[in-house]
Amino acid sequence: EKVVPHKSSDQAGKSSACQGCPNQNICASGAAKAPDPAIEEIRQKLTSVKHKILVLSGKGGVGKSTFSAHLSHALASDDSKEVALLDVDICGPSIPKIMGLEGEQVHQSGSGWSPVYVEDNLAVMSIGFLLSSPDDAVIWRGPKKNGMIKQFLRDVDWGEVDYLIVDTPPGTSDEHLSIVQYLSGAGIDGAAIITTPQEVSLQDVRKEIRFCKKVKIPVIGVIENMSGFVCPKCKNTSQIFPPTTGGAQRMCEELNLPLLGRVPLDPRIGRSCDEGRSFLTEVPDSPAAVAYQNIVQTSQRAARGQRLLYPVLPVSLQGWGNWRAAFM
Ligand SMILES: Nc1ncnc2c1ncn2[C@@H]1O[C@H](COP(=O)(O)OP(=O)(O)OP(=O)(O)O)[C@@H](O)[C@H]1O
Ligand code: SF4
Repeated sequence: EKVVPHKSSDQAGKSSACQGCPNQNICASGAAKAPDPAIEEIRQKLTSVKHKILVLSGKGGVGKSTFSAHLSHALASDDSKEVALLDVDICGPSIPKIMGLEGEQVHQSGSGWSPVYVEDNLAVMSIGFLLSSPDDAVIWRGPKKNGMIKQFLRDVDWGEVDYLIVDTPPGTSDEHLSIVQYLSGAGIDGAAIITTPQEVSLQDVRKEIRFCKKVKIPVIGVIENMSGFVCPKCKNTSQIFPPTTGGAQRMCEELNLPLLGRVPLDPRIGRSCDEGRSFLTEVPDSPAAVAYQNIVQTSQRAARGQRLLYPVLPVSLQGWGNWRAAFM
């Protein structure tokens, strides 16, 4: 495994903090600083991918995979766009089920792996395709997970793609650092961050935003999921997580980030996902489906430089600029 010197180059392997460390000679020689050749290989491989967008969340279970899947479906509803969805949630890959691809397997293609296609213009790759059963547990340490992420980024033959959506595990783990490191040559357009209205989720989102700042990934906006419940009978909205209503909005105002939209709770979303069907085509008129579509359409309008008709929040030009750049 690669040695990462924790001292400046002229001190590495020589300072008193290094005493007893078996890597001292490697660090002092500077060999540890040589960049991983995979970064350049990935850059070359992904020159055919126009936009790379990470979907992040501070907490698990807030709807990140559901959003990634529906963002992909919504983008692919435009036949002229090629969309790729990469699931790097190595320990809990839920994308195969949500996309109706359970039991599918990847095949070797000329120079790597070919993804699994949901539609002609929507390709998916997940570690779930490499497991013999969906119930198999992946219990891997960091280096093995990193190796798999490297392979996913370097070896999948996506072809010409407009959007690569990367569904990540919750929090800021080894996987995130690997993605950021390996995509440092290819570039990441930005990150969309999913939260629920609850304070516990918002707290973790703040950490996620700090992580993005630290590793210099533009935050393209925040999506508040499970934001109220629209009664299918009376159509009234009730807040499930009071008294934190408006928490995501306040946080976005404070941090000057776009709140891209709010998706209400709808039990039919869970059902559609469990059955591997797109909720957007199953119940297109529901408030949740409309909210998903608005998030995508708003960003596409912004990308085309048109006036935003339904911005959820007034934010700085820089904030919308990040979202716009990710979708142009
Ligand atoms: N707006 C919503 N209304 C109703 N159910 C939802 C909504 N969004 C997500 N869900 C359901 O919540 C559960 C968790 O969603 P999902 O798997 O997308 O979360 P996640 O953030 O990706 O979790 P993890 O990262 O831990 O895998 C799923 O059962 C999903 O169907
Ligand atoms: S020699 Fe060991 S302790 Fe010193 S910088 Fe390198 S890894 Fe760290």
